[in-house]
Amino acid sequence: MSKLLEVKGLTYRKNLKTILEDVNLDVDSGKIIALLGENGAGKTTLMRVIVGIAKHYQGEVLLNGDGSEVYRKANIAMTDNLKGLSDSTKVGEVEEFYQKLFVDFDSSKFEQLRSFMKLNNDMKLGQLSRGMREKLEIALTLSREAKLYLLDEPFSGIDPMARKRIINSILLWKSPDSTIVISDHFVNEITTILDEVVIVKDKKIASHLSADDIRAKGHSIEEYYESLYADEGAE
Ligand SMILES: Nc1ncnc2c1ncn2[C@@H]1O[C@H](COP(=O)(O)OP(=O)(O)OP(=O)(O)O)[C@@H](O)[C@H]1O
Repeated sequence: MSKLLEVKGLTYRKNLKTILEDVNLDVDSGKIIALLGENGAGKTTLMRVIVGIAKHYQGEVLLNGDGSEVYRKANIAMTDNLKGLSDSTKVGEVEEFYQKLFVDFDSSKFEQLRSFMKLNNDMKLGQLSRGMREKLEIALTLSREAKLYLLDEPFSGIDPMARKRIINSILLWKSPDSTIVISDHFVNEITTILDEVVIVKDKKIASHLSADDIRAKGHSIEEYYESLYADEGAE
């Protein structure tokens, strides 16, 4: 096990608003980590800074000790909402686009994931339901041979049965030394696969513990997460 990602003293402002303030986070390779926090806590922003899309921050973001955005973009796969692609684009064409864009894109892995997600190549983006679109985003992201995967609320529109199937299969799709960070509001559903839990609150990392340590305190992960926010409600 080795240190994969280091975020040091990260402060990020946008339009005069401080979104993240002095965030420090160390992530090891080979983990599955939940990134939790209420709406607007800054989870998406943190992922965007880590992957190198959100720029002009203070502090350092290092992947394998390398701080360049080019290196991070090449080695981190983040779900994206396929915004730049028109509704008439077919699933097969999106795959070709990803193949050209990312040298680590593995087409045979995508074929397996696409069939697991029950999507076919002729479906057009405009015809996909929200859940089907999310399944495509997950398939595209996990088809890259990345060191770090950032899944930003990947399951919010996916029906509970399919969600369970996908969550239970995630371990099969990741290489043992890659790390997956999942931001989610369905805490209970992902707890079985989690190694660690990171909670974002008040612009900072309020807690970063192993799932086993949380359970050793006699809490479920959901109870622990809710207790961190409940403290504030009691003030
Ligand atoms: N372009 C922007 N300009 C100004 N403020 C922004 C911008 N993007 C995000 N924010 C603000 O940054 C904060 C964090 O947003 P972010 O989307 O990172 O939160 P989140 O934890 O992912 O939330 P959610 O769970 O709702 O997806 C919010 O208060 C949001 O209003």
